[in-house]
Amino acid sequence: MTKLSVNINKIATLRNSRGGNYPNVVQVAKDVERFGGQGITVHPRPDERHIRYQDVRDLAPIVTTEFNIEGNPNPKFIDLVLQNKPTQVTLVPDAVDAITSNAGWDTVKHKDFLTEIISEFKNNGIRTSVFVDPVAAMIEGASKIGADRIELYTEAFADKFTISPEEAVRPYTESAMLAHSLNLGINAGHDLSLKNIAYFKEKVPYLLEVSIGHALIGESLYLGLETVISNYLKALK
Ligand SMILES: CC(=O)[C@@H](O)[C@H](O)COP(=O)(O)O
Ligand SMILES: NCC(=O)COP(=O)(O)O
Repeated sequence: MTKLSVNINKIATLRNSRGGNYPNVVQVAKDVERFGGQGITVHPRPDERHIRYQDVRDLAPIVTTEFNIEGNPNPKFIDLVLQNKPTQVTLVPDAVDAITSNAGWDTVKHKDFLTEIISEFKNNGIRTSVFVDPVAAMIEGASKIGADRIELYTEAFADKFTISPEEAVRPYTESAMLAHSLNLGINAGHDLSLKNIAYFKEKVPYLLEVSIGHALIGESLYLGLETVISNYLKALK
């Protein structure tokens, strides 16, 4: 079964735009789970442009499905994760000023750094996932650093999907096969949407989790959050 983890960063974006506490991030997380969402994902960035560190502390005790915290493992992020012990931490090599996540890890170049961090999270009972491009060497590197899972960075798939679905998905199908052979769990995310999710799910085997936020929240402006979550769940069956 492929779990749907809803990224609620953009709920926090809307909340922050007026300086108050509406929409309420905690209430939306509870509603996402009530609507059938199988996980909550947040990506607290150093500038706290959307999800704040306090949001993580508020969410940790109330998420009843799977709680996934994504981010670049600077010391403050590491402490936040260790203090709140989510189900999963996903390591993402974001530059501080990146408008959004825009690259997977070089798991070969950063082997020693990532190995140490992953070991610390695993020793604290936190499942570890590493954000990578669908490149064999990076997936092999993820296995060598001891990650439990990889998260396939799917922007390139989404970009090419409308032009050639077959070409767009091929690297991801191949990457999933390789990851599975290396006993790595397979997650995926970034720019997945109701337009492309069913095809991705059909063509990418062993897919354990997709984390979706930007498109899902945008689609919810038209269809409503409950309907959109239901549509994703149907596509992931
Ligand atoms: C890693 C990734 O692609 C997403 O987890 C990320 O959370 C998107 O971040 P923004 O919501 O800031 O675009
Ligand atoms: N890890 C991907 C994620 O959490 C959401 O990415 P997006 O759907 O906001 O592009």
